[in-house]
Amino acid sequence: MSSSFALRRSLDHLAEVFVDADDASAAPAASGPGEVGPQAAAAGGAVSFRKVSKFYPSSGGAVHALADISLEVPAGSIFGIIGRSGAGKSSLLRTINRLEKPSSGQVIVDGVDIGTLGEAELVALRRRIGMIFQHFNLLSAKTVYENVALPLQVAGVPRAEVTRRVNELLALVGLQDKHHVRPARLSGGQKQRVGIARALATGPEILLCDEATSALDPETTQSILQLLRDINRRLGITVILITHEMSVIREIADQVLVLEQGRIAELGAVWKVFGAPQHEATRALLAPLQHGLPDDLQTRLVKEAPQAGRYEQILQLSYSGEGGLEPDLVRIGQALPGVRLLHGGVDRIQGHAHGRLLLAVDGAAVLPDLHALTQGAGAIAHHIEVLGYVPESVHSH
Ligand SMILES: Nc1ncnc2c1ncn2[C@@H]1O[C@H](COP(=O)(O)OP(=O)(O)OP(=O)(O)O)[C@@H](O)[C@H]1O
Repeated sequence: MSSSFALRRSLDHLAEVFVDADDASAAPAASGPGEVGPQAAAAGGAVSFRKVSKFYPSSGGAVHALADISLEVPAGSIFGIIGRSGAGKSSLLRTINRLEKPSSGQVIVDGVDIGTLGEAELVALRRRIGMIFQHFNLLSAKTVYENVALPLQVAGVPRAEVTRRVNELLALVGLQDKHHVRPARLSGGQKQRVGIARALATGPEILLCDEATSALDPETTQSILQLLRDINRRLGITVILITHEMSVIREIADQVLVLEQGRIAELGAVWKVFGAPQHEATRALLAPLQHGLPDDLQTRLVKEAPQAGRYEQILQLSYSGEGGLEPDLVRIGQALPGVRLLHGGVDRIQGHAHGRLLLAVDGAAVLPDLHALTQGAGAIAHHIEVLGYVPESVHSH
C-alpha cells in the first residue's frame, strides 16, 4: 500500500470514528471544547441493546450477523465480548457508535436511542465514544503528538488547551518522551498507547476496544490491559472490548458475553462464567486455559483399577469460585492421606478461586466418600472425581 493511500485510508477512518471537520463546527458537542479532557471523570457510559439484529445482504442470501441481542452494559464497567471468528463481535461493537446500523432493535446509550439521532447529534455521540483498533490506525505521516492532538483540533479546542491536554494524555499512557516520534519508530505496545491517548482525547465516557491486544506479544498485552484497567478505574470510563482470547477476559473484564453465530450463548459475571460454563462454545474457548491432564499421564491412565501390581489413583479437584472456597492444602492432606500434587493451577478471578488440581493417592488407600468432601463447611473442593489409575508410581517414570 502506498503511504499516501495508507494516509488517506487512515484519515477516512479517523473521520468516520471521530468527527469530520465540517460537522465539528456545526455539531453541538456533548461536552463543549472547554470540558472535554481525560481529567473529567465519566458520569455516564451505560449501553443497552434491545432486540438488536443485523443482516448483511450478500449474493448467497442475507448473512444474519446478530440475532435478537438484548443486554445491559453498566456504566463504568469493563464488558468483554468473545466468540469464534464470524460470531458477530465486531458487528455488535460497531453498533454502539453507529459505524454499523442495526437492521432492527435499538442501541441505547445513557438512555438515548441512538437510532433517533441526527447527523450532528451522531457526531456529538462519537465524541463521547472512543475507539481503539487491533492495527492501531495511526496516521503514519504525523508525529505522536499530532496524532493525539487531531481529534481536539477537529473539535475546535484552542491551541494552548490542545498542548496542555496532549501533554496530559501522553503522560497518562507513559509516552511523555515520544512527542515528536512518528508511529513507524514505535513498538506495537507504544502504538497502541498512542491509540488509547487519541481515543481519550475528547474525554469519552465509553471506550470501544476492537481486538486491541491481538497484534501484541503476551507481555505487551499485559501492560496494555493494565493501562485499560487503570483508565477504567481512574476515569470511570466504560470499557467494551472484543477479543478471541479468554485470558484477556479473565484479566480485565467484569462481565462477559459469549457470542455464537450472532446469538447470546452466555452472559454473566466473569468469575461465574469461568466457574460454571453452560455453553459448549464457552467450554471450547476456556479449554486452552484449563489445567488438563498432561500428556505423559494421559498416555498411562487406565479407566479400571489394575488387578495386580502397584498403582496410583488420579483425582481431580475442581474449584468454581462459589462460596469463597479455596484449596486448603492442610484439609486436603487430612482428607486424602499420602496425597501428592501432580499438576494444576488456581487463578483468582474477581476475588474467586478457580482452577483444578490433579492429585495422586496410593492405589491401596481406601478413598473417603468424595461427594461428602464437596459438601458443607468442611468441603475441600467444589467437585472431585477419580480420573483413573496409573500403574506403578507416577514418579517411577
Ligand atoms: N460488511 C459485511 N458484509 C457482509 N457480511 C458481513 C459484513 N461484515 C460482517 N459480515 C459477516 O457477518 C458475520 C459476523 O461478522 P463479524 O465481523 O461481526 O464477526 P466477528 O465475530 O467480529 O469475526 P472476527 O473475529 O473474524 O472478526 C460474519 O459471517 C461475517 O462474514
